Amino acid sequence: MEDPCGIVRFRDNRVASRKAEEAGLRRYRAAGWLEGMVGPLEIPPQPSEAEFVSCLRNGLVLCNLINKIQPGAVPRVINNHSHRLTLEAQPPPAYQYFENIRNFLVAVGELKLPAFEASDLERDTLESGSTSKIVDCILSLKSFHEWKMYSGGNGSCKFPKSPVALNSSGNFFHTLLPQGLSSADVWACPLVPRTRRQTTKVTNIYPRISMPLLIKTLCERVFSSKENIDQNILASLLSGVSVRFWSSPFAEIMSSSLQGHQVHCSWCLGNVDCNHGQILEAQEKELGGMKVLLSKMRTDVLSFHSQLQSDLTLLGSQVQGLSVSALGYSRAMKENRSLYNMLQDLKGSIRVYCRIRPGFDSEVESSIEFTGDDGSLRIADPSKPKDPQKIFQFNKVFGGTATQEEVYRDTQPLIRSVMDGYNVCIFAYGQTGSGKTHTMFGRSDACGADLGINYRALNDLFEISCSRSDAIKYEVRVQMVEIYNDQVRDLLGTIQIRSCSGNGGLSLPDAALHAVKYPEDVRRLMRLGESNRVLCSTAINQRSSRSHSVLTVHVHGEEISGGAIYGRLHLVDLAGSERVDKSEVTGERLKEAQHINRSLSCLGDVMAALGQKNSHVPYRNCKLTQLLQDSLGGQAKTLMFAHVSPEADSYEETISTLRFAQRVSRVELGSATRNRESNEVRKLREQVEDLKKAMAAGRRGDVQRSEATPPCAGQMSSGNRQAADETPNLASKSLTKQTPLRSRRLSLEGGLSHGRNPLPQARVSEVSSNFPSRVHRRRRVNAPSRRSLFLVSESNPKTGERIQIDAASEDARVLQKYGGGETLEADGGLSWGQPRSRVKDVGSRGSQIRKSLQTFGRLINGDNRSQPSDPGARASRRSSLGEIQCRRRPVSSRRQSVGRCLCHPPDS
Ligand SMILES: Nc1ncnc2c1ncn2[C@@H]1O[C@H](COP(=O)(O)OP(=O)(O)OP(=O)(O)O)[C@@H](O)[C@H]1O
Repeated sequence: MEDPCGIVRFRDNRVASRKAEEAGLRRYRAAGWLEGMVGPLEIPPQPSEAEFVSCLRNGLVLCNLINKIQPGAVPRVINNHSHRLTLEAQPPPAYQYFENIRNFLVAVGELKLPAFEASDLERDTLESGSTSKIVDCILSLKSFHEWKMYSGGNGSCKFPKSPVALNSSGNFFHTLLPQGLSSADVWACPLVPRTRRQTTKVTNIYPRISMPLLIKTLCERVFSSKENIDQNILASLLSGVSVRFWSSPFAEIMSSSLQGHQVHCSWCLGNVDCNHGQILEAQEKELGGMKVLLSKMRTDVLSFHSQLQSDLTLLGSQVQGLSVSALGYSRAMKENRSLYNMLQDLKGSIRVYCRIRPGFDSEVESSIEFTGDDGSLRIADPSKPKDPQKIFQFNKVFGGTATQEEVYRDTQPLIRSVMDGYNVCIFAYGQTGSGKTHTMFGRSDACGADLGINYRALNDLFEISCSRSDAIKYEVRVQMVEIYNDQVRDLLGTIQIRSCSGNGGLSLPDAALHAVKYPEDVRRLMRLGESNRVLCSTAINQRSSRSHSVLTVHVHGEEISGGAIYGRLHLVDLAGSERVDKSEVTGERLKEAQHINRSLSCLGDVMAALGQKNSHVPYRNCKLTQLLQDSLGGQAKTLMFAHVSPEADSYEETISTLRFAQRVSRVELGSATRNRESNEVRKLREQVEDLKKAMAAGRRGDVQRSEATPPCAGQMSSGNRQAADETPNLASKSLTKQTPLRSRRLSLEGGLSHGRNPLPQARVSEVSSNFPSRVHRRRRVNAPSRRSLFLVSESNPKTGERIQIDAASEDARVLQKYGGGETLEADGGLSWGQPRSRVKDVGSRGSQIRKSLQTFGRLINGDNRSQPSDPGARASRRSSLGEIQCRRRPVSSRRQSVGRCLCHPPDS
């Protein structure tokens, strides 16, 4: 809806502002001209009404002005005050300016120019628009001055006049007055009569001119005036004079006078030919249209707004739904990943992380196309753009921007499991210069953010040890060796070390094992190890490692509850594979490179055999694989870092590393076992020890009774040893022959009668789990709980039985009897193929035998699970088991000597 009141108000405001604007322009013009005539007035170039009046108030300026235009017009100018008055100055005494003003007005009157009233200059009566008469007066003086100057006072002078002045004062008509009429008459007779008396007076004053003529003359004068800046004077008159007046004959005269004169545009103040009126009209029309459009648009915007609101609400609910789904998805992904990891752990898969070294030269093209968060990696050979891209999938891929911290974060859980009793092996593999040492050790001057996995891992181990100190007391020991040219060297000791190959891999009994209590100890040792490592500069790497370094951390924890934990961490920084044509090595370096490449190829063979689940895994082909055997052979958690260089010219090496890594990721080692001995197992072990002691004590008594006790393995003479060596042959023969049971009782610690020739004593001598041949290993895998042991007659080591104990069912049976040609009685004791229940019937010593067999079975079972693979721990276990020490047969005799037993004194 349009607001008519608003439009009217707008129009009124516009007219008022136009008027104020016009009055202002006239005032500025008058002030400018005054300054030019009488000198500076110290008012701004565009003075306000108050400022303008203030400088005229004492009449001095005006008197000086009129005297300049018409010399002698005001004969006596009172000049007590400076005419430079400002608005702030005190007004001069009234009598002074009154006289000046009065004289000025008289002089103006004599010149027949429009005048004003003295009161117009008074401050108190100063109102907006009241200066227009003063301005008119000054501008008419200006016109008069110019007229005098340019025409020498001849002809008629045209004075500018403001509409207000025209409307309210009759002074302008002085120029029109017939001869004989004074200005006083004019003053007394306004043009527009307001009262009846005034009308009469006008008629009286203008007896000789008719009103129509007067008005016509007035119109002519007004329109022909070039001085009047407001040439729209009539339009102003039309808006200022009452309707009643214009309906009079005056209006007719006016309109007839206006014929032939164009009403000037009130917008551009005088452009006769302008089309502002039409433009205004058109614009108003347009404005009307726009208003309609605006209201339509407003409606549209409102409907759009409400539509938008509802859309936003809908979108919000959809986004919320999406975010819930996304949350669920990420949770599912997390679960999937953890399940996948669990599956990997159960399968014992080797985890493979790939790390890409940042490029050294940004201008060199990279072969890495894409690395995904899900462990995918896409590479391409930039020199062969047509070749298809190759995609690999690993557990994780770290791009060139990955920090040491990020890399360690994904490794940390594995490190932590060492403290829970797992064996862990982390090794870095890759081409020379691809960043293996950087990952494992960090920079050579590493500190803080640059520290590699080795330092961070040990720091973490100490932290965990501190946080669990209430429940477990940990002991951490560190060993660091390198394999240089297929020789093992101790990096923390000075002596040359000996390595012993065994079934479980390579043992290094001489390598220095340092107990560490604080991270600083570790740092010191590692720095020492690093400094002892063989490094050299090649064309590819300034500090190329020429050896495989193996840092081993042994963690032993004693639980408050009595249990024990053993964990071992191998941190291996392999030397990098290198193409000797690229590394440009010769002489000693070439030999090193050949050794490195050979050992890495052996590692590849081992991985291939493990991947294919071959029965034979070629660990023994080099020292590196021997050393890693117990990590790769099962029961350990293994992680490989495959390092690649991004440069296009390393593409071939990158491909080969990634293919190797892919093969490794498919290797399943079987689930890792925890090396924890519970309190119960400990107690059982102690029981066995007590039993052994009791047996030893009994044996000593027998020794005292009989000097004929045969020497055991440790004490055997060469003749006896020879005899003992023959035993396995007998044993193997009897195994194959399956000797039938004969009536014979086996005496254990003298408790059982041995038929006619009771055996004074029998004791446990060998655990067959040490059989090294493949056949037996397989058997062990299939039936891990079954162990056999030999009961050997103390008096004659060539006689005895081999009894199999099934630890799970606690079943015991005689597998084999050898020597002496006697068999056990079926009804009284252990007999061939009899279940363990029969053991109960072996008489007064039966329960003791049964107990010892049970204990032994459990022990063996537990012992197998937690058997430490390092030589030191194995030795301690051996000594604690005393008489059940396992003896290995010479390698040459292994195949034929399956099941042989050796006897030895219990306290050896
Ligand atoms: N992720 C990385 N960020 C920054 N620099 C790295 C990174 N990886 C490797 N480097 C730098 O690259 C260079 C070679 O790295 P490094 O010596 O670790 O390689 P390498 O695989 O151990 O080589 P080699 O097998 O010859 O010993 C070093 O100067 C190392 O600082």
